Amino acid sequence: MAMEVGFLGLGIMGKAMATNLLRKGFKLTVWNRTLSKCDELVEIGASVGETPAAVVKKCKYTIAMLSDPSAALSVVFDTDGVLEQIVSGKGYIDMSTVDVDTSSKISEAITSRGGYFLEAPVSGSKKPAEDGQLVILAAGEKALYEEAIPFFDVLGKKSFFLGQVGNGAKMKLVVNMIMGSMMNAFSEGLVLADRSGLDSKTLLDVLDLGAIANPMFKLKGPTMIQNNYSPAFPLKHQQKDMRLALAQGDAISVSMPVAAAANEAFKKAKSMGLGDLDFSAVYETVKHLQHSS
Ligand SMILES: NC(=O)C1=CN([C@@H]2O[C@H](COP(=O)(O)OP(=O)(O)OC[C@H]3O[C@@H](n4cnc5c(N)ncnc54)[C@H](OP(=O)(O)O)[C@@H]3O)[C@@H](O)[C@H]2O)C=CC1
Ligand SMILES: O=CC(=O)O
Repeated sequence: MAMEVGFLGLGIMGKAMATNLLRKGFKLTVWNRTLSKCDELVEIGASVGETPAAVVKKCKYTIAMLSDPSAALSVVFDTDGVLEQIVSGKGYIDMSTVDVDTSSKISEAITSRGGYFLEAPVSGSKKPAEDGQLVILAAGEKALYEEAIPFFDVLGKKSFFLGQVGNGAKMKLVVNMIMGSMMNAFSEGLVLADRSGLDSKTLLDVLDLGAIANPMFKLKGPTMIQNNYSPAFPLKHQQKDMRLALAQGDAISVSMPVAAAANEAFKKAKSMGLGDLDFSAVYETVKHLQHSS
């Protein structure tokens, strides 16, 4: 009989990941705060749990993919939350991007009730999630990591076990801090080229042939120059990652002036109402700064 797995959070990432698990034959029980988002998964064979607690009660393993620290904490600690049904032998795998403190609080609560905890944030966006090509940055209970490999094999192209709880969160925030800074440098370059009378498409071709070619510029460049910001990675989540990465640096006195400036640009973009668009919409903020100067 196929193993029953729980899945909490069916946003852009969670929906794609849960769909892949279902298609690969796992029996899935899903929950989402906005319950109607479960319907599409039910159509392809999922069951619905009315609450996170109901999902955990039914499943030996439960995976979560939630927006931010407050969502991750709420789903575990609130009434009808994960913690109410965690008992010895159950595993909880949180794949959301959060900070070390959040992950540690969840880990302590789960393990104090005899459960197993693994943090497993991912690198890769909507398309890699749909294609099962994520990079998984796991840390926590090694035994649970090994038991979770069949899930990770479906969801990702590579998984890393990074040791104690917190190391997955830290690695993910380092990666996304670099990504957010790169997106800002890229946006400034696109504006500089345009204002200098250069063709944006030619700039993309030049970049793609040189030493700083990368999949992100290649994927996002063409849509950015068409002002298309259909969300793959929502800007509000990228700003959350910059904020959490800066706090990670703050705690150990690592100075990051480039990341701090990038964070300001993402904050500005949020204040312009762009938070639900793709993070590449920070380009609009860079353009706007030129207009207002
Ligand atoms: N999109 C991407 O490219 C990537 C995202 N990530 C990370 O993955 C996580 C999910 O991202 P993504 O799927 O894009 O985000 P979405 O905004 O599309 O989905 C967020 C999910 O969190 C749920 N949620 C939000 N607040 C709460 C709450 N208080 N209680 C319960 N559930 C809540 C939402 O429920 P509801 O439907 O009810 O709003 C939804 O299911 C984030 O941590 C993000 O940083 C990591 C790699 C790539
Ligand atoms: O967290 C976002 C990503 O693209 O990875």
